[in-house]
Amino acid sequence: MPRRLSRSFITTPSFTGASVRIVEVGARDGLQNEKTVIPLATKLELLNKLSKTGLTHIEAGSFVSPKWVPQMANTGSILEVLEQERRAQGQDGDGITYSYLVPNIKGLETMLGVKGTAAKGNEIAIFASASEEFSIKNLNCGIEESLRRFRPVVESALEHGLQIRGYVSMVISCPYSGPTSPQAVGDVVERLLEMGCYEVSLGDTNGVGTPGTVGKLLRHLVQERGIKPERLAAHFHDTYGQAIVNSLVALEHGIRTFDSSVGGLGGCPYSKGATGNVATEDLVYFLEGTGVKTGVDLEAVARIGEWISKVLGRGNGSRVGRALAGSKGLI
Ligand SMILES: CC(C)(COP(=O)([O-])OP(=O)([O-])OC[C@H]1O[C@@H](n2cnc3c(N)ncnc32)[C@H](O)[C@@H]1OP(=O)([O-])[O-])[C@@H](O)C(=O)NCCC(=O)NCCSC(=O)C[C@@](C)(O)CC(=O)[O-]
Repeated sequence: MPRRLSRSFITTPSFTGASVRIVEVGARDGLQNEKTVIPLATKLELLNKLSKTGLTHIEAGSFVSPKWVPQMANTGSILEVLEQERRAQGQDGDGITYSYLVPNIKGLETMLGVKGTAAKGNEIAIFASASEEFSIKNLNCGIEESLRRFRPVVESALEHGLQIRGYVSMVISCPYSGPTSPQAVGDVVERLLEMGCYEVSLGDTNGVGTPGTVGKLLRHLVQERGIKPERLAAHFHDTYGQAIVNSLVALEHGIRTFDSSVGGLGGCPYSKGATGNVATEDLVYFLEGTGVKTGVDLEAVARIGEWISKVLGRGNGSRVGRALAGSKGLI
Protein backbone atom coordinates (compact mmCIF):
# COMPACT_ATOMS: atom_id res chain seq x y z
CA MET A 1 0.00 0.00 0.00
CA PRO A 2 1.52 3.41 -0.95
CA ARG A 3 1.65 5.86 1.96
CA ARG A 4 -1.03 8.55 1.84
CA LEU A 5 0.25 12.01 0.94
CA SER A 6 -0.51 14.89 3.26
CA ARG A 7 -3.61 16.80 2.20
CA SER A 8 -2.00 20.10 1.18
CA PHE A 9 0.14 18.43 -1.50
CA ILE A 10 -2.71 16.66 -3.24
CA THR A 11 -5.61 19.09 -2.91
CA THR A 12 -4.57 22.58 -3.91
CA PRO A 13 -7.06 25.06 -2.53
CA SER A 14 -8.60 27.52 -4.97
CA PHE A 15 -6.93 30.91 -4.86
CA THR A 16 -9.39 32.48 -7.28
CA GLY A 17 -9.88 36.13 -6.35
CA ALA A 18 -6.74 36.32 -4.22
CA SER A 19 -4.18 38.97 -5.08
CA VAL A 20 -0.51 39.33 -4.28
CA ARG A 21 2.13 42.03 -4.20
CA ILE A 22 5.30 41.30 -6.13
CA VAL A 23 8.52 42.96 -4.99
CA GLU A 24 10.82 43.19 -8.01
CA VAL A 25 14.40 42.78 -6.82
CA GLY A 26 16.20 42.41 -10.16
CA ALA A 27 17.89 45.81 -10.10
CA ARG A 28 19.41 45.06 -6.68
CA ASP A 29 19.60 41.34 -5.86
CA GLY A 30 19.78 40.61 -9.58
CA LEU A 31 22.62 42.96 -10.49
CA GLN A 32 24.70 43.02 -7.29
CA ASN A 33 26.59 39.89 -8.29
CA GLU A 34 27.42 40.88 -11.89
CA LYS A 35 31.17 41.01 -12.37
CA THR A 36 31.42 43.80 -14.94
CA VAL A 37 30.36 47.28 -13.88
CA ILE A 38 26.90 48.03 -15.19
CA PRO A 39 26.56 51.64 -16.34
CA LEU A 40 24.21 53.91 -14.43
CA ALA A 41 22.23 54.53 -17.64
CA THR A 42 21.52 50.78 -18.00
CA LYS A 43 20.29 50.49 -14.42
CA LEU A 44 18.07 53.53 -14.88
CA GLU A 45 16.70 52.15 -18.14
CA LEU A 46 15.93 48.85 -16.39
CA LEU A 47 14.12 50.64 -13.54
CA ASN A 48 12.27 52.86 -15.98
CA LYS A 49 11.06 49.88 -18.03
CA LEU A 50 10.03 47.95 -14.88
CA SER A 51 8.05 50.96 -13.64
CA LYS A 52 5.70 50.59 -16.64
CA THR A 53 4.69 46.96 -16.10
CA GLY A 54 2.20 47.23 -13.24
CA LEU A 55 4.79 46.43 -10.57
CA THR A 56 4.19 48.56 -7.48
CA HIS A 57 7.28 47.76 -5.44
CA ILE A 58 10.78 47.82 -6.89
CA GLU A 59 14.12 47.42 -5.15
CA ALA A 60 16.44 49.96 -6.73
CA GLY A 61 19.81 49.49 -5.00
CA SER A 62 21.84 49.21 -1.80
CA PHE A 63 23.60 51.77 0.38
CA VAL A 64 26.23 49.21 1.37
CA SER A 65 30.00 49.54 1.43
CA PRO A 66 31.31 49.81 -2.16
CA LYS A 67 34.34 47.82 -1.00
CA TRP A 68 32.01 44.91 -0.26
CA VAL A 69 29.62 45.20 -3.21
CA PRO A 70 31.14 47.50 -5.87
CA GLN A 71 28.20 47.00 -8.24
CA MET A 72 25.89 48.97 -5.94
CA ALA A 73 28.27 51.97 -5.64
CA ASN A 74 26.08 54.29 -7.74
CA THR A 75 22.87 53.77 -5.74
CA GLY A 76 22.92 57.43 -4.60
CA SER A 77 22.76 58.58 -8.23
CA ILE A 78 19.87 56.19 -8.89
CA LEU A 79 17.89 57.60 -5.98
CA GLU A 80 18.67 61.17 -7.07
CA VAL A 81 17.43 60.58 -10.63
CA LEU A 82 14.29 58.74 -9.49
CA GLU A 83 13.52 61.63 -7.12
CA GLN A 84 13.99 64.18 -9.92
CA GLU A 85 11.55 62.18 -12.03
CA ARG A 86 9.09 61.99 -9.15
CA ARG A 87 9.16 65.77 -8.74
CA ALA A 88 8.69 66.23 -12.48
CA GLN A 89 5.64 63.91 -12.39
CA GLY A 90 4.03 65.69 -9.43
CA GLN A 91 3.55 64.83 -5.78
CA ASP A 92 2.81 61.12 -6.11
CA GLY A 93 5.26 60.36 -8.90
CA ASP A 94 4.60 57.01 -10.52
CA GLY A 95 2.97 55.59 -7.37
CA ILE A 96 5.72 52.97 -7.03
CA THR A 97 7.58 52.25 -3.79
CA TYR A 98 11.34 52.13 -4.37
CA SER A 99 13.28 50.19 -1.76
CA TYR A 100 16.98 50.42 -0.81
CA LEU A 101 19.06 48.04 1.30
CA VAL A 102 20.74 49.74 4.25
CA PRO A 103 23.25 47.79 6.41
CA ASN A 104 24.12 50.44 9.01
CA ILE A 105 23.62 54.05 10.08
CA LYS A 106 26.25 55.23 7.58
CA GLY A 107 24.16 53.76 4.76
CA LEU A 108 21.02 55.50 6.02
CA GLU A 109 22.82 58.84 6.39
CA THR A 110 24.12 58.54 2.82
CA MET A 111 20.60 57.81 1.60
CA LEU A 112 19.05 60.71 3.54
CA GLY A 113 21.82 62.99 2.25
CA VAL A 114 20.84 62.42 -1.38
CA LYS A 115 19.38 65.65 -2.68
CA GLY A 116 15.62 65.75 -2.52
CA THR A 117 15.06 62.34 -0.91
CA ALA A 118 11.51 62.16 0.35
CA ALA A 119 9.95 59.51 2.55
CA LYS A 120 7.01 59.25 0.19
CA GLY A 121 7.59 56.49 -2.31
CA ASN A 122 10.87 55.33 -0.75
CA GLU A 123 11.64 52.78 1.93
CA ILE A 124 14.62 50.96 3.33
CA ALA A 125 15.32 47.28 3.87
CA ILE A 126 17.54 45.95 6.62
CA PHE A 127 18.95 42.46 6.24
CA ALA A 128 19.84 39.97 8.92
CA SER A 129 20.58 36.26 8.77
CA ALA A 130 19.41 33.15 10.57
CA SER A 131 22.90 31.71 10.21
CA GLU A 132 25.70 33.13 12.36
CA GLU A 133 28.34 32.18 9.78
CA PHE A 134 26.52 33.85 6.89
CA SER A 135 25.94 36.96 8.98
CA ILE A 136 29.70 37.27 9.47
CA LYS A 137 30.38 36.72 5.76
CA ASN A 138 27.71 39.19 4.67
CA LEU A 139 27.83 41.89 7.34
CA ASN A 140 31.17 41.29 9.05
CA CYS A 141 29.40 40.71 12.37
CA GLY A 142 27.30 38.06 14.09
CA ILE A 143 23.49 38.03 14.28
CA GLU A 144 23.22 39.76 17.69
CA GLU A 145 25.61 42.53 16.70
CA SER A 146 23.80 43.03 13.37
CA LEU A 147 20.47 43.44 15.18
CA ARG A 148 22.09 45.87 17.64
CA ARG A 149 23.38 47.94 14.67
CA PHE A 150 19.98 47.90 12.96
CA ARG A 151 18.15 49.38 15.95
CA PRO A 152 19.36 53.01 15.47
CA VAL A 153 18.86 52.61 11.71
CA VAL A 154 15.21 51.69 12.28
CA GLU A 155 14.68 54.48 14.83
CA SER A 156 16.16 57.13 12.56
CA ALA A 157 14.33 55.82 9.47
CA LEU A 158 11.01 55.92 11.32
CA GLU A 159 11.74 59.49 12.52
CA HIS A 160 12.24 60.43 8.86
CA GLY A 161 8.96 58.77 7.89
CA LEU A 162 10.57 55.87 6.01
CA GLN A 163 9.01 52.43 6.23
CA ILE A 164 11.32 49.51 6.95
CA ARG A 165 11.25 46.07 5.37
CA GLY A 166 13.28 43.27 6.94
CA TYR A 167 15.08 40.31 5.41
CA VAL A 168 16.27 37.09 6.98
CA SER A 169 18.77 35.13 4.89
CA MET A 170 19.54 31.40 4.88
CA VAL A 171 16.12 30.42 6.22
CA ILE A 172 16.44 26.80 5.04
CA SER A 173 20.12 25.94 5.03
CA CYS A 174 23.45 27.73 4.93
CA PRO A 175 26.46 26.71 2.83
CA TYR A 176 28.73 27.47 5.82
CA SER A 177 26.78 25.98 8.73
CA GLY A 178 24.28 23.46 7.28
CA PRO A 179 20.51 23.25 7.89
CA THR A 180 18.89 26.22 9.63
CA SER A 181 16.35 25.44 12.34
CA PRO A 182 12.90 27.05 11.94
CA GLN A 183 13.31 28.25 15.56
CA ALA A 184 16.44 30.23 14.61
CA VAL A 185 14.54 31.85 11.73
CA GLY A 186 11.54 32.60 13.96
CA ASP A 187 13.73 34.29 16.58
CA VAL A 188 15.22 36.71 14.03
CA VAL A 189 11.86 37.34 12.31
CA GLU A 190 10.26 38.28 15.63
CA ARG A 191 13.15 40.58 16.56
CA LEU A 192 12.88 42.42 13.23
CA LEU A 193 9.11 42.80 13.56
CA GLU A 194 9.41 44.03 17.16
CA MET A 195 12.05 46.52 16.04
CA GLY A 196 9.63 48.14 13.59
CA CYS A 197 9.79 46.30 10.26
CA TYR A 198 6.34 46.21 8.66
CA GLU A 199 7.15 42.85 7.04
CA VAL A 200 9.97 40.34 6.94
CA SER A 201 11.02 38.61 3.77
CA LEU A 202 12.18 35.01 4.17
CA GLY A 203 15.30 34.45 2.09
CA ASP A 204 16.05 30.98 0.80
CA THR A 205 19.31 32.59 -0.28
CA ASN A 206 20.85 29.54 -1.92
CA GLY A 207 17.58 28.14 -3.27
CA VAL A 208 17.80 24.76 -1.54
CA GLY A 209 14.28 24.71 -0.05
CA THR A 210 11.67 22.14 -1.04
CA PRO A 211 7.95 21.94 -0.22
CA GLY A 212 9.01 19.74 2.69
CA THR A 213 11.47 22.17 4.29
CA VAL A 214 9.63 25.35 3.33
CA GLY A 215 6.36 23.86 4.63
CA LYS A 216 8.03 22.96 7.92
CA LEU A 217 9.40 26.49 8.29
CA LEU A 218 6.08 28.17 7.51
CA ARG A 219 4.14 25.83 9.82
CA HIS A 220 6.52 26.83 12.59
CA LEU A 221 6.29 30.58 11.90
CA VAL A 222 2.57 30.84 11.19
CA GLN A 223 0.90 27.98 13.07
CA GLU A 224 3.23 27.44 16.02
CA ARG A 225 4.54 30.99 16.61
CA GLY A 226 1.40 32.78 15.45
CA ILE A 227 3.22 35.23 13.18
CA LYS A 228 0.64 36.70 10.82
CA PRO A 229 1.33 35.66 7.20
CA GLU A 230 0.59 39.28 6.18
CA ARG A 231 3.83 40.21 7.96
CA LEU A 232 5.86 37.71 5.92
CA ALA A 233 7.13 37.64 2.34
CA ALA A 234 8.68 34.82 0.33
CA HIS A 235 12.10 35.41 -1.22
CA PHE A 236 12.95 32.24 -3.06
CA HIS A 237 16.04 31.72 -5.19
CA ASP A 238 15.61 29.13 -7.93
CA THR A 239 19.00 27.40 -7.70
CA TYR A 240 17.49 23.91 -7.45
CA GLY A 241 14.39 24.68 -9.54
CA GLN A 242 12.05 24.57 -6.52
CA ALA A 243 11.02 28.23 -6.29
CA ILE A 244 7.62 27.92 -7.97
CA VAL A 245 6.48 24.87 -6.04
CA ASN A 246 7.74 26.56 -2.86
CA SER A 247 5.71 29.63 -3.79
CA LEU A 248 2.60 27.42 -3.92
CA VAL A 249 3.41 26.21 -0.40
CA ALA A 250 3.80 29.85 0.71
CA LEU A 251 0.43 30.73 -0.86
CA GLU A 252 -1.15 27.83 1.02
CA HIS A 253 0.23 29.30 4.25
CA GLY A 254 -1.39 32.67 3.53
CA ILE A 255 1.67 34.54 2.25
CA ARG A 256 0.71 37.21 -0.27
CA THR A 257 4.00 39.02 -0.93
CA PHE A 258 6.59 37.46 -3.22
CA ASP A 259 10.03 38.71 -4.22
CA SER A 260 11.28 37.95 -7.71
CA SER A 261 13.74 39.10 -10.29
CA VAL A 262 13.14 39.87 -13.95
CA GLY A 263 14.85 37.30 -16.17
CA GLY A 264 15.80 35.38 -13.02
CA LEU A 265 18.78 37.72 -12.61
CA GLY A 266 20.98 37.29 -9.63
CA GLY A 267 22.98 35.38 -7.13
CA CYS A 268 24.42 36.39 -3.79
CA PRO A 269 28.01 37.68 -3.55
CA TYR A 270 28.48 35.83 -0.24
CA SER A 271 26.76 32.56 -1.12
CA LYS A 272 28.83 30.64 -3.66
CA GLY A 273 26.81 28.83 -6.31
CA ALA A 274 23.53 30.61 -5.49
CA THR A 275 21.73 31.55 -8.70
CA GLY A 276 19.04 34.10 -9.29
CA ASN A 277 15.74 34.73 -7.60
CA VAL A 278 12.66 33.11 -9.01
CA ALA A 279 12.06 34.91 -12.32
CA THR A 280 9.26 37.49 -12.21
CA GLU A 281 7.93 36.09 -15.49
CA ASP A 282 7.73 32.53 -14.06
CA LEU A 283 6.09 33.78 -10.88
CA VAL A 284 3.48 35.89 -12.70
CA TYR A 285 2.66 33.04 -15.11
CA PHE A 286 2.25 30.61 -12.19
CA LEU A 287 0.19 32.98 -10.05
CA GLU A 288 -2.16 34.22 -12.78
CA GLY A 289 -2.60 30.63 -13.96
CA THR A 290 -3.60 29.68 -10.43
CA GLY A 291 -6.24 32.42 -10.26
CA VAL A 292 -4.14 34.88 -8.26
CA LYS A 293 -4.05 38.49 -9.43
CA THR A 294 -0.64 40.13 -9.69
CA GLY A 295 -1.48 43.34 -11.56
CA VAL A 296 1.66 42.73 -13.62
CA ASP A 297 1.77 42.67 -17.43
CA LEU A 298 3.50 39.34 -18.17
CA GLU A 299 4.53 40.13 -21.73
CA ALA A 300 5.92 43.52 -20.75
CA VAL A 301 8.09 41.92 -18.04
CA ALA A 302 9.14 39.12 -20.40
CA ARG A 303 10.29 41.72 -22.94
CA ILE A 304 12.43 43.36 -20.25
CA GLY A 305 13.84 39.97 -19.24
CA GLU A 306 14.93 39.32 -22.82
CA TRP A 307 16.37 42.82 -23.16
CA ILE A 308 18.40 42.86 -19.91
CA SER A 309 19.70 39.32 -20.51
CA LYS A 310 21.03 40.41 -23.91
CA VAL A 311 22.50 43.62 -22.44
CA LEU A 312 24.32 41.60 -19.75
CA GLY A 313 25.38 38.93 -22.26
CA ARG A 314 23.79 36.12 -20.24
CA GLY A 315 21.10 33.54 -21.00
CA ASN A 316 17.54 34.44 -20.04
CA GLY A 317 17.01 32.74 -16.65
CA SER A 318 13.21 32.66 -17.04
CA ARG A 319 11.68 29.56 -18.64
CA VAL A 320 8.46 31.49 -19.26
CA GLY A 321 10.47 34.38 -20.72
CA ARG A 322 12.26 31.99 -23.09
CA ALA A 323 9.00 30.33 -24.09
CA LEU A 324 7.33 33.67 -24.82
CA ALA A 325 10.37 34.90 -26.71
CA GLY A 326 10.25 31.72 -28.80
CA SER A 327 6.55 31.87 -29.55
CA LYS A 328 5.99 35.63 -29.81
CA GLY A 329 9.37 37.13 -30.65
CA LEU A 330 8.99 39.81 -27.96
CA ILE A 331 12.00 41.96 -29.02
C1 LIG B 1 27.98 46.16 6.74
C2 LIG B 1 29.34 46.44 6.19
C3 LIG B 1 29.48 47.89 5.75
C4 LIG B 1 30.35 46.15 7.30
O1 LIG B 1 31.66 46.14 6.77
P1 LIG B 1 32.89 46.58 7.65
O2 LIG B 1 34.11 46.45 6.78
O3 LIG B 1 32.87 45.85 8.96
O4 LIG B 1 32.54 48.11 7.91
P2 LIG B 1 33.30 49.25 8.67
O5 LIG B 1 32.28 49.99 9.46
O6 LIG B 1 34.53 48.71 9.35
O7 LIG B 1 33.78 50.18 7.45
C5 LIG B 1 34.73 49.74 6.49
C6 LIG B 1 34.73 50.74 5.32
O8 LIG B 1 33.47 50.70 4.65
C7 LIG B 1 32.84 51.99 4.72
N1 LIG B 1 31.41 51.79 4.94
C8 LIG B 1 30.81 51.20 5.99
N2 LIG B 1 29.48 51.19 5.82
C9 LIG B 1 29.24 51.80 4.64
C10 LIG B 1 28.05 52.10 3.92
N3 LIG B 1 26.86 51.77 4.39
N4 LIG B 1 28.16 52.74 2.74
C11 LIG B 1 29.39 53.07 2.25
N5 LIG B 1 30.54 52.81 2.88
C12 LIG B 1 30.47 52.18 4.07
C13 LIG B 1 33.51 52.67 5.89
O9 LIG B 1 33.42 54.08 5.74
C14 LIG B 1 34.93 52.17 5.78
O10 LIG B 1 35.56 52.86 4.71
P3 LIG B 1 37.15 53.22 4.79
O11 LIG B 1 37.30 54.03 6.03
O12 LIG B 1 37.87 51.88 4.86
O13 LIG B 1 37.38 53.96 3.50
C15 LIG B 1 29.67 45.52 4.98
O14 LIG B 1 29.77 44.21 5.45
C16 LIG B 1 28.63 45.57 3.89
O15 LIG B 1 28.47 46.60 3.22
N6 LIG B 1 27.92 44.47 3.68
C17 LIG B 1 26.83 44.40 2.69
C18 LIG B 1 26.93 43.12 1.94
C19 LIG B 1 25.81 43.03 0.92
O16 LIG B 1 25.36 44.02 0.37
N7 LIG B 1 25.39 41.79 0.64
C20 LIG B 1 24.35 41.54 -0.33
C21 LIG B 1 22.99 41.95 0.17
S1 LIG B 1 22.23 40.77 1.26
C22 LIG B 1 21.48 39.65 0.21
O17 LIG B 1 21.69 39.70 -0.98
C23 LIG B 1 20.47 38.67 0.76
C24 LIG B 1 19.04 39.11 0.48
C25 LIG B 1 18.70 40.43 1.15
O18 LIG B 1 18.81 39.29 -0.91
C26 LIG B 1 18.04 38.04 0.99
C27 LIG B 1 18.45 36.61 0.65
O19 LIG B 1 18.42 36.23 -0.53
O20 LIG B 1 18.78 35.90 1.57
